[in-house]
Amino acid sequence: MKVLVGYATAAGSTEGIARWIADRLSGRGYDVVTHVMEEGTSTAGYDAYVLGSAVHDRAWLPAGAAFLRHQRKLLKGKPVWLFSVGLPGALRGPLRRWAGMEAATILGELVDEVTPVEHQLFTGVVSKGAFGRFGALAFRAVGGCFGDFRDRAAVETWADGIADSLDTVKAATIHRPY
Ligand SMILES: Cc1cc2nc3c(=O)[nH]c(=O)nc-3n(C[C@H](O)[C@H](O)[C@H](O)COP(=O)(O)O)c2cc1C
Repeated sequence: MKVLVGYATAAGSTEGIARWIADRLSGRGYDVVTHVMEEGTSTAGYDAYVLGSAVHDRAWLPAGAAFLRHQRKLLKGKPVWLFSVGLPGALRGPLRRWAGMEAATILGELVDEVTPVEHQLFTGVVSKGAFGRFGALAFRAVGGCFGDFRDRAAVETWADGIADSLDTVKAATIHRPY
């Protein structure tokens, strides 16, 4: 089975997560292509899709959202997993919980285009430089921390769940009597 792992990134951490997912799926025997989601990226010829974007202002990056919009006919009826990469893990206490709840907001903007099997929100690299001087000060003031918060084990566990589901689809296809 052929799987497309697509990503939209501003600063690179989402690409890293996409590659971890791709490596895990490859390790489970899937034929995986990892590619940036942009105009011209073909979605034809795949059996399943794992698509993810960095989050800015509680939404996918425009390139990722546009990709889903343009490809929705092709994605219809195919198994699609979505992931978003934001900053909940860089916050503490109630703010972290509040930021974690943005998953529903992010997904709400995307479900017109696809009905994913699952949507997962990860935390990426949160860097001071990306926020600008005022934004960085405000972020620190609410207890935010800068750094690489990517949790490879959590990403791989999620990818394993995807592989488990695909294994089931594969087995059902192979054993279909006609
Ligand atoms: C301008 C800007 C806006 C952001 N807005 C959000 C947001 O609304 N929610 C969130 O969880 N993370 C937000 N982030 C954090 C990024 O999503 C996070 O740093 C992510 O790892 C970036 O992924 P990338 O390295 O692939 O670009 C924002 C970052 C920037 C620079």
